[in-house]
Amino acid sequence: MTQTKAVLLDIEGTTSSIAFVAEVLFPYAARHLASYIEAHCEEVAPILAEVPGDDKVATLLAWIAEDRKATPLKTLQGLIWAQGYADGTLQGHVYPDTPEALHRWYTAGVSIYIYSSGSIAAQKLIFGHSIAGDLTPMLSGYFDTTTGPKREAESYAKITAAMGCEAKEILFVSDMQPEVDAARAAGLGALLIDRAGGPADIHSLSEVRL
Ligand SMILES: CSCCC(=O)C(=O)COP(=O)(O)O
Ligand SMILES: [Mg+2]
Repeated sequence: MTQTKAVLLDIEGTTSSIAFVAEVLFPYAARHLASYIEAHCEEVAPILAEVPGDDKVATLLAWIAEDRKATPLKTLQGLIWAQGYADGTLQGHVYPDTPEALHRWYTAGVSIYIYSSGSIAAQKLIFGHSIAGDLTPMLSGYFDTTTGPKREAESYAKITAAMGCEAKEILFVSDMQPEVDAARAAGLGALLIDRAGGPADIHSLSEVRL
């Protein structure tokens, strides 16, 4: 049997609750979007250039409302959330089994990576300012949609190459079946997680057996 050398984790619905993202993070970004863009117009100009339409704020608000996984939106959200984490308004949600599992794998010498639609900056924030403290020292690396969409096998092939191990040595965990299917198509091991207890491979990270 192949030894798992690395675990690759989704965030929303896997390490952290969907409600935190949908009911805390997204509304925070929507509330601060217009003022952030106004205050940082030069910095955000290249990001806004990738957003279609004349009314960029309206387009971005519509994307937030429909949970569009568009890279420019995700980049902006990460910048906006940084303010909230810095002033203590935001604290990253993680399920209790998340820090436990990270610690178990980390001490066993298994590398832990994140692959989320949230930007790499946003990933570092949610784990760096989590309700369980700073979890980033246990993380080996981060991937976001700049590597590719999470539902395409090619993205997992790129991640495998970047990690420098064989695909079968990586275990991906996600709450989205199309993401699990894409990872499996690229040769990774993959588990579907359902935090609500529905049909899935596992219901918490404590159930992962390497
Ligand atoms: C990095 S925390 C914010 C998560 C986010 O914006 C998102 O879209 C979550 O997508 P995931 O791929 O982690 O399900
Ligand atoms: Mg998810």
